[in-house]
Amino acid sequence: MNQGIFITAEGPDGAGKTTIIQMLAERLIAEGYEVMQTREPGGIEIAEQIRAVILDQSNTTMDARTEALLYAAARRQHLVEKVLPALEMGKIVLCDRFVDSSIAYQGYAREIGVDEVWSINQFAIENTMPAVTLYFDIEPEKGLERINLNKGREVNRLDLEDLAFHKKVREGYMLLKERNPDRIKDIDASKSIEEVYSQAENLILQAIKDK
Ligand SMILES: Nc1ncnc2c1ncn2[C@@H]1O[C@H](COP(=O)(O)OP(=O)(O)OP(=O)(O)O)[C@@H](O)[C@H]1O
Ligand SMILES: Cc1cn([C@H]2C[C@H](O)[C@@H](COP(=O)(O)O)O2)c(=O)[nH]c1=O
Repeated sequence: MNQGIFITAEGPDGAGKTTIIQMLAERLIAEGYEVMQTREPGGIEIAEQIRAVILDQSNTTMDARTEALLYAAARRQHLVEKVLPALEMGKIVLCDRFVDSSIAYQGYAREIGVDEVWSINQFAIENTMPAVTLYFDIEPEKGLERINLNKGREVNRLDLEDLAFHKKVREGYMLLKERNPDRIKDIDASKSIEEVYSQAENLILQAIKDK
């Protein structure tokens, strides 16, 4: 039985998820909470190796279903090796992306099919779902612009997809929000870092209170 609280961050590339998750983790730790901050794909050695394969710009021939299966495999390993143990220890788990990313990117934007991608992910996650998902909403143009301004950041294979793809990703998230109104909480990520942080902080503190 999980004792902790599983919180995920989702949204288009460049929305500011990593920035805000880091700030939230620091704040919660300073307040005495036990927090485990992690990311997908990655977060542990095996999943980071899978991440490198998925996001390698030179893997131009990767099939969409292969991509979906690799994300699901990385997710499975990360879940059993890192997320579930942390939840069992009672920690607040802040995870940068989870299964909703696969639904939005592979299921919807790559057009594999939302149900098909959900089905392989059910195999990977069994019944573990986040209690709360912070959805960082932003126009893809603005997110990509932020990424381009950040010269230190890796440019990965997914970043190289065209604007139409990134717009479809956002549409995929809209669909997920419609289907999961209680779990997925909206954040206007186009605002300043301080404003976005404040929205996210309020939602997290409420989630902790509701636990
Ligand atoms: N609210 C904001 N306003 C302006 N710039 C921001 C804001 N939030 C983050 N940034 C900047 O935008 C860039 C992308 O931010 P970040 O890496 O946190 O986004 P992300 O959602 O995690 O992206 P990805 O999913 O592509 O990894 C960084 O350079 C970051 O400093
Ligand atoms: C988990 C997951 C991720 N993606 C995409 C989303 C991003 O473009 C990259 C990961 O990069 P980030 O800098 O860590 O955000 O992968 C995806 O397509 N499907 C997924 O399940």
